[in-house]
Amino acid sequence: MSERKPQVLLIGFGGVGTIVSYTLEHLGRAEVTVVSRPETYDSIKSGYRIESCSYGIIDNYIATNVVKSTKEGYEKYGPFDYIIITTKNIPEISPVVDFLEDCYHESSTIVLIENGIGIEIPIYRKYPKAIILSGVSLIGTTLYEDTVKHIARDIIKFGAFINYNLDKQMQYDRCKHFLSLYSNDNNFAEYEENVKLTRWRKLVYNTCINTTCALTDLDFGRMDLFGGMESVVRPAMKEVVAVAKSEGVEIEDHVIDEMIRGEDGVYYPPSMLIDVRNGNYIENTVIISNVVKYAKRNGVPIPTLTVLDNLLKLVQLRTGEAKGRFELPEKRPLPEENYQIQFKY
Ligand SMILES: NC(=O)C1=CN([C@@H]2O[C@H](COP(=O)(O)OP(=O)(O)OC[C@H]3O[C@@H](n4cnc5c(N)ncnc54)[C@H](OP(=O)(O)O)[C@@H]3O)[C@@H](O)[C@H]2O)C=CC1
Ligand SMILES: CC(C)(CO)C(=O)C(=O)O
Repeated sequence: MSERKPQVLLIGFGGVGTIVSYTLEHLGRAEVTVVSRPETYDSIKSGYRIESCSYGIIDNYIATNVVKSTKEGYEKYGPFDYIIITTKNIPEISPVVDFLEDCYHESSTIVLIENGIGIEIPIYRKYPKAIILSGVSLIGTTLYEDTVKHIARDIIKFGAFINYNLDKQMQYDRCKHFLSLYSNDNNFAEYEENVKLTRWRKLVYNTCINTTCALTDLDFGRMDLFGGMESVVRPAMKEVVAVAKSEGVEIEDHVIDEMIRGEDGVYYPPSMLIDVRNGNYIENTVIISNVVKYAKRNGVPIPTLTVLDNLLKLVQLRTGEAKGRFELPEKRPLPEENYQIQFKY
């Protein structure tokens, strides 16, 4: 009798999610059940084309199971060994913790392969016995309709967001097991126990470059050539390093230059810029507002990050209005009316 393969539920079958799912399935190491939205069910079920710098061309990748909701996934194929979340993390619009409502089981390990800081906290608040793994990925991959273009190798660090209610070693072991399913000759997947360091290091990039590119509608290369790297990005990066330090995380000086020169030779659009260009919500809360929150709490001056954060909050509201999240009165309210935006969701 063949051994039962680890069962994985994956929520967020976009640029990163498709590569994660294919990575786990193509060597037969796990079986993935993908949760689609009702409107994307048919295309996910018919398969995506993957054009990958690491795995080559896969004409039609179809995950083992595709379901229209987490509830359907759980009822048909659960409980899952791993629940992987690779959506954009936008707590004010669709909190990640809500995805777990109908599919979480105490035997499941949650794997968050998303950018940002503080993303595990709402989950621990609701599920104090949960095991949550962190995946911090340096990859370049985008879903265009039903084709995923994967242009930069998957360099990913996994570690456990330590849950102090549980045995530490058990969490490390779970992480190492997941790594053994994920790691192969075509990616560079590593175990990194210091999740805080990995996440803050990545923020040196995301908090400064994603945000500046998104606000200026410039890709990384253009933003550099036009002078933004020295005028905005470097000062912002120094502030992130200072906030990390106030959180007990030492980021070495060379990291800033490594991030600044990391995409030399290409005009790379970071994911937040792609979201703005597509009229989508952005991950400003977990990528910058949470950093600003920690800075305020710890008394770290962050003039550049404060401006970037405030501007991005305006961008998010602009998107919200365009998406019908609220409607403004036809006549502009006067200050004395104390008008408050009424959100529909
Ligand atoms: N792309 C990259 O190269 C990198 C991305 N990251 C991070 O990885 C994470 C994922 O990014 P990325 O793959 O680019 O994002 P994408 O927008 O490409 O993919 C997210 C997917 O999640 C789906 N989704 C959202 N909500 C739900 C839901 N409720 N049910 C089912 N599906 C849902 C979206 O569907 P729909 O379109 O219908 O909303 C979309 O297909 C982010 O945190 C990002 O910052 C990190 C490193 C690099
Ligand atoms: C670092 C980078 C650009 C790719 O991994 C990223 O995290 C993003 O696009 O959000």
